[in-house]
Amino acid sequence: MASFPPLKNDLILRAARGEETERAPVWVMRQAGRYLPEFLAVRAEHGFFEICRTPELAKEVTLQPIRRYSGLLDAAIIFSDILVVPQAMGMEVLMNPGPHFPDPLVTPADIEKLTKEVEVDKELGYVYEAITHTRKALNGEVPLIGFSGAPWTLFSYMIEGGGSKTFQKCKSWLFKYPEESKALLDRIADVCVDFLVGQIKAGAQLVQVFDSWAGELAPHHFEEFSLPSLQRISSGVRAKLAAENIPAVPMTLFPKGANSQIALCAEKAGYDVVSIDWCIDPADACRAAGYKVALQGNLDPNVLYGGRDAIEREVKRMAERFRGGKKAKAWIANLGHGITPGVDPEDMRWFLECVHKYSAA
Ligand SMILES: Cc1c2[nH]c(c1CCC(=O)O)Cc1[nH]c(c(CCC(=O)O)c1C)Cc1[nH]c(c(CCC(=O)O)c1C)Cc1[nH]c(c(C)c1CCC(=O)O)C2
Repeated sequence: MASFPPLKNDLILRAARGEETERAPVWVMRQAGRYLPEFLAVRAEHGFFEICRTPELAKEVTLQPIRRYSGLLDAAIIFSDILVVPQAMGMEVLMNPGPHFPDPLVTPADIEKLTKEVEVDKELGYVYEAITHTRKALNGEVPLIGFSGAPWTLFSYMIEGGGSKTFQKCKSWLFKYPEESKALLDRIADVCVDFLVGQIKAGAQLVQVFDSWAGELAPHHFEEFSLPSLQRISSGVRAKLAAENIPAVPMTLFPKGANSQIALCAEKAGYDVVSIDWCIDPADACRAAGYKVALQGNLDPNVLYGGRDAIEREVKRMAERFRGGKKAKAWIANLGHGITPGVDPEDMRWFLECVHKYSAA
């Protein structure tokens, strides 16, 4: 493994391990992205996946929010996308402007079209390079987060061929072809395991698994189809790291929308942190998680459109709900989903400042 500059801010790592911290560490999902003029300037010159595949550009856009909000953010997240995994498995993915798969999986016979033995380190080596390069450039300011999509969420994109409102195609698979679906979910999970281990070896100090469509499943379907592949990832990553004598890093699960499943995730999924959206009150999430995991979240991203007073009021409330009463084991402040393109970067700054102010223990 490469050697890196010493870390100057380990707040998020301590919180992720469940330690109480002097204030809540804070970062924002999609913090490197389209609300930043400096990102749009890079995007005007380069394609989306071109940025992902060019370590120098990926490093540049990863560092943009860290530079702009110097001293306010407690983590960087590597610029990439969850859909690099289907690409590595042999599928074509375009971004125009949302994700589009020209040749999605229609029936289980199409699984034949996927690469049989994915050479993950070769296919996704560009992400590892970007991580190593970025971690060096971060110079220890804040830890670097790596990530992957969750198998169920990736499965849905691979079958729907893009975003979906109804999830009709991928859900028909679950009900019509449950065994083939589970086999494919396991296959995606195995690629995710190698990919996350590779990112950790390359320098990622925490990893997050995005199950963006977890909330589309009925509770018993989540338990049957998504949870086993999430467990396969957490146990697989830990086992591979242990086998190579590489220290474990904290793992975060974001089961977006699956708010009735927080207890199950805290107890059985095998992650250190569970990230929650805004549709559950933090106090209820803390109760459900039962002190087993740290929690991350959960401001409604649209609050960032409500002006300074609303942002301050909502952050103050969120901090009270995470830290008062039967509080979280530990709390990492974030939005409940990604920041959206129309947010004024100065309102994002105000959000970060309010977290610093109101989350002090
Ligand atoms: C579902 C999902 C995707 N990608 C991702 C998820 C999981 C999180 C979530 O639920 O939002 C994860 C993701 N995508 C991106 C990151 C980079 C790191 C970060 O700043 O958080 C991360 C962590 C960059 C991106 N990924 C994408 C952009 C915008 C594309 C552009 O620059 O034109 C960025 C900055 C494109 C993308 N990528 C995806 C969609 C649906 C879209 C289009 C809609 C959108 O823009 O949000 C798939």
